[in-house]
Amino acid sequence: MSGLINRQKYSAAFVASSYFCISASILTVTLFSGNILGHTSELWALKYWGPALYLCLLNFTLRYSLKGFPYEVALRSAFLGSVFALGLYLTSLTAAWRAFGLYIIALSIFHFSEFFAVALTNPRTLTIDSFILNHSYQYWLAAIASWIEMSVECYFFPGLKSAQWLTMLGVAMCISGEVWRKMAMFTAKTNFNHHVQTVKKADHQLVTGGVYAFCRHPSYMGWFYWSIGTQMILINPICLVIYAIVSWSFFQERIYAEEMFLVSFFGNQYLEYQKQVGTGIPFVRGYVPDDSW
Ligand SMILES: C[S@@+](CC[C@H](N)C(=O)[O-])C[C@H]1O[C@@H](n2cnc3c(N)ncnc32)[C@H](O)[C@@H]1O
Repeated sequence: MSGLINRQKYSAAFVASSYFCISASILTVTLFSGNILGHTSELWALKYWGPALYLCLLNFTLRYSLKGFPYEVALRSAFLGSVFALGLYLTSLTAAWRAFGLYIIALSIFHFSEFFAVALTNPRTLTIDSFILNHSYQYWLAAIASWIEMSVECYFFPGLKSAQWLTMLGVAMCISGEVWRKMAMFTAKTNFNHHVQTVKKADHQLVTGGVYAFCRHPSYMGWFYWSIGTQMILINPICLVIYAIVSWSFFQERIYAEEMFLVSFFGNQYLEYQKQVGTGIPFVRGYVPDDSW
């Protein structure tokens, strides 16, 4: 049984990483071909027909070579790889496009690495939802709001988007948040689940080591700073404040509910852990039994 799970885990991770990397590489090379070959070269139009040809070939390959779950994985991974390549290409344009390019690179890495990390650490729970591309409609509404703010400000206040140090600060926040979250997933392994568990599984153990020794909710902490970082990259002052408030209240509610179950699963062991380690998100206390707040 464990051999079968191991095989599935490596095959899903292999399909996902292959399609992500192949799409990212081919599209990066074709999109940059004009820059590499020079616009006088006869091949410069590769930038236009290269991606189109690649997407046709990809469509053909996917349609006839894979079916079911591997097909769904390959499709999403190829899409995220293409977004990554497009992001790289945009970084070679103006400051505002560079910021948008870095932002979509952060998104594509985040969604791809969520699937990849679950495939390697907790394959029993791996589904197509592990890409969390369909997290919630509010998630995509928030993303669209940030694109609108970016476009409006680019048009009316183009100078605002030229503070590149803010974009770089956002990149640093996204990288740190992403790394911290993935460290949590690799530390908690099968105890980590994208869905808050309401019933204790026989093999669910309390994790208090590694990044969990620094804070009780490292993956939420990572995601919290990552989401604010995306708005810092875009230099979106309005969405930055809204994202901070909305993410904070989302995680405060989620942590409260999650800890109610964790206390019921692990009792005193979890209460002791709570006394020693903070949640990781500013001003979020979590669930404290018999607390009057
Ligand atoms: C999306 S994971 C988030 C884990 C943790 N809140 C974090 O931010 O790293 C949610 C699942 O992790 C489990 N979980 C949370 N903290 C845990 C811990 N310290 N040890 C074991 N399982 C934990 C919960 O039971 C829940 O099913």
